Amino acid sequence: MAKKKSTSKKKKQVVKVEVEKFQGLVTKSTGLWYTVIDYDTKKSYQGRLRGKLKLKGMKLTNPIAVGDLVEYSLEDEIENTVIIHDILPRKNVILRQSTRKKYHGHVIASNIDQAILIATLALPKTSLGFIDRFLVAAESYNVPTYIAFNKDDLLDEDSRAYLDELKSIYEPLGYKCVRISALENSNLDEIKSIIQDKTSLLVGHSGVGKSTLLNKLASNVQQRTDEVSLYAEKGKHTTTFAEMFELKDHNGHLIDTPGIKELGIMGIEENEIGHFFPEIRDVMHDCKYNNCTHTHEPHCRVLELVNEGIIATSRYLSYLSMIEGDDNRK
Ligand SMILES: Nc1nc2c(ncn2[C@@H]2O[C@H](COP(=O)(O)OP(=O)(O)OP(=O)(O)O)[C@@H](O)[C@H]2O)c(=O)[nH]1
Ligand SMILES: [Zn+2]
Repeated sequence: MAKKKSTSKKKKQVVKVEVEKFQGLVTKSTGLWYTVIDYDTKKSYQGRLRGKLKLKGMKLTNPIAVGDLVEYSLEDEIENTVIIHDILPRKNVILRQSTRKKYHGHVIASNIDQAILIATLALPKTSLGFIDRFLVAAESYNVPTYIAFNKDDLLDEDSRAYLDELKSIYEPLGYKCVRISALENSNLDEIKSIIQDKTSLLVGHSGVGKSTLLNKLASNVQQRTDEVSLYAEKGKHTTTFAEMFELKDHNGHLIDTPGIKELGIMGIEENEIGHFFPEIRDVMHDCKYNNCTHTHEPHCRVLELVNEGIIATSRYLSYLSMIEGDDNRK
């Protein structure tokens, strides 16, 4: 388990000769403090990071994220505090660009089995650009994603017909869509079956109904609603705390995230973006040029399929907006 790397620490810790290390799961992160649940005993601790973790690659605003498996040692057994020494290798991460620091990434969560993207056509309306950006981030780590269109109770017939159209775009690409009303408890059975035995990430804009849905799915986390809505009213998007909840009724975990306003894509090169659009990935080898950007080149299979209406225009526009490197606001 623990690697031999305690020699450098001996200089600082003269008294403690040997530090016993344990493994745990990070279920909450405030940026300074982390809730760590021990892997074996399931005991909960408040952890902080000793020194700086050196992470390869891009700069991150949060070195440790919800979902991380960490190696820790006990600091104060009475106060239940621990020191986090290291992160175990991550299976995946969902990253977005930091809104505070340019060129920094922010890890929304790590080690997830799937994501449930909550969108809505009611207020605050989710743009297709936002949906597509999230799907690209998830594709880049092979994270299966479901799209839950919430607030169905507020929609008129035209909007529902439009949702059927969206479903016909996204489902063939592998993104199952479900229409729900978290408030009225409608159609939640499908979501309940999806989250069974899995660690699922709940994401979406602020106000789409993530907390409302969480409370319906997890009877054991009722108290969270007030906390979250009070927080949201005070001022949204100022901080980014995600939290993982154990779903006692469904034997899984849900990670709730505060609303994401914009989703800047991080860590994906411009010429890789097409690989994370399944409909582009599937046909790009039929383009005449193997470095085709699918924007203007002759004999581009992607452009042909866009013109034939087989690749959805909205998806192609999202692709263009992403390779141009602008943000997701129109
Ligand atoms: N009509 C209707 N309202 C809903 C539905 N789901 C949520 N709402 C309402 O939408 C508002 C925002 O819901 P929240 O659950 O706080 O949204 P959130 O996504 O958690 O927002 P943040 O915590 O800020 O990220 C609340 O007033 C909810 O009652 C729904 O299915 N139908
Ligand atoms: Zn092409």
